[in-house]
Amino acid sequence: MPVTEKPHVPRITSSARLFTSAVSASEYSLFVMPADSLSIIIVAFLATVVTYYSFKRTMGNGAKYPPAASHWFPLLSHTRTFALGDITLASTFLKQCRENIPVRFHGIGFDFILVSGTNLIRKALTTDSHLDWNHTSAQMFGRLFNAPKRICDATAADDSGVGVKPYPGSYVHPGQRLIRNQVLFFNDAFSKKSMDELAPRFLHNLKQRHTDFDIGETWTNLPDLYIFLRKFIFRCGIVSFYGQNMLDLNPDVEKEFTEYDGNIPFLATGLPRFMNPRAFESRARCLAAVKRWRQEAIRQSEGQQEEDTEWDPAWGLGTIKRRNKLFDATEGLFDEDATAATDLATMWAFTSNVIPATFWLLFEILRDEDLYKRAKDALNTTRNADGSFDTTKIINNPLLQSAYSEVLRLHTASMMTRTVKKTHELDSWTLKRDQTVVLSSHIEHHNVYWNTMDASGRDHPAEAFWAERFLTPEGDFSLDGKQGKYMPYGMGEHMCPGRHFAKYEMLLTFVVLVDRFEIELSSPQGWRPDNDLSRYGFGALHPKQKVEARIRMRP
Ligand code: HEM
Repeated sequence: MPVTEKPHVPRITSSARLFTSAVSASEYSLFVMPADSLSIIIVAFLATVVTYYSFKRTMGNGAKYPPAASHWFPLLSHTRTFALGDITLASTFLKQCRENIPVRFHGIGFDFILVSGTNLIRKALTTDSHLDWNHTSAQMFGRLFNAPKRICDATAADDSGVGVKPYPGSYVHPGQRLIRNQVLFFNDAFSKKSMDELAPRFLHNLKQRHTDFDIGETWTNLPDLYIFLRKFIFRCGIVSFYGQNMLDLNPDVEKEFTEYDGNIPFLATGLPRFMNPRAFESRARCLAAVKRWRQEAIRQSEGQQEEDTEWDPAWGLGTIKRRNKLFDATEGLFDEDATAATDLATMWAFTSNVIPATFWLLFEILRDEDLYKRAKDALNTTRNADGSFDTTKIINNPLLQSAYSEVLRLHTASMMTRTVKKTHELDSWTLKRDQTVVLSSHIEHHNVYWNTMDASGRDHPAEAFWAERFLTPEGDFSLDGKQGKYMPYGMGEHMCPGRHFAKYEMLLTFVVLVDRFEIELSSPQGWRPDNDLSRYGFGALHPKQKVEARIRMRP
């Protein structure tokens, strides 16, 4: 089929150019200042004075409370920044953060300490910490997935930790150790035995999926590469986790879920329903879909002999069925609404980040002809004698691993939010009880640390994509020395348990796509869509502008 539509050439706005072309604090500050230059100078001067004295006060008297980030509005403080969100928030964070000095942001409805810098991050997230994760988790479980209040309360109150033995002094009912139950579930889901079932199943579904599209050996125009990818991957993930029933019972689940996922940033605010009823309706439709699936799985299992297998046609992955025992052990805490919230949360976890991240992997490789060729050569070294791919070799290929890591460095903005359990010192800084603490991968991933020069003397600044960034001079993949600097999956006790599967999902999808299809970007040479920072804090960022491409089946 000939390419019929004129290629879409997105306009890069000046604000976007500011963001993507440089990460220096001074340039970011230009973006958030008023236009008039005299007022810029006055306001900047006042802000500097206020910040200096606030800093001096906190440092000078021996008390070491984190200084407040500067702002223009005495009463509202940083409220405007947070109300605007998006690029304003991202740029303000980058401008105001200080390496290894916590900084306080506050305004209407929020008050938190932003912690940045390798030393503080490591101490905050990896030491047996005084920072609590449960409160944020409980709140998000309620807001994003509509978990019943009693489940959120039980999550927030679970002070037993994730270990086999509950923390001393914790009296949580053994079956209601909800945080540990989640760890048990994901350990089981991504155990070797389970992955040996899941990874080949996912690969098989990807290979099947490529025939579902009306794409032949002549070029077909793709008006939006991201949407194509979303359609491609979503079903494969769903069927690999929940089995075919989920799709058969809910033919519109992909559409519903896409709408719901688009509303996640709104739902996370906790704002009332009347402000965006569609967000709540799409969530309700997704919850109804997972309930339908669960009712059918229960119906199909009735009267059947209990068998512990890694795959069950009614339940999908064995671990999903085994999780029912954890629900049962809560002794009535988990009813139909609670299990639906958990099923929806699981579905969201294995799709919402991986799909945009895979888009960026494909896009960044396709936009560089030389890299594309080297990636294809690398893939050919992972083939078995019969032409099929060896998935272990793919996952361990140095160039592909490095490109994958660089995608997560440049295109994620994950936020780790914690609550201080008891007043303590983080280095020399006092963190008060109940204070909220926030860490952002976006900040750490744009640190000047990442400005690198390669052996040929070419600069690779932090804001540029460089596929080889994670390769040693010997050509091996390495994350050595990057703990606390590179954290797309967070760090410490609550580090993402799905990270290994996410890597599989991303790399296997890339492999199947470039093996089965020829794909060419229609966008101008060197152009890249902006990261959509309206999802700042939720992990992988979506592309802000559409990317047109053309595609055809390989002969
Ligand atoms: C590119 C893909 C992904 C990214 C960037 C990502 C990012 C993250 C980050 C930053 C955290 C830590 C949050 C914190 O410490 O507060 C996290 C936690 C989590 N992730 Fe992921 N994730 C990805 C894929 C996945 C997948 C595929 C799954 C499951 C199938 C998953 C399940 C989870 C769960 C359950 C947690 C909470 C861990 C806990 O409770 O301790 N994620 N993820």
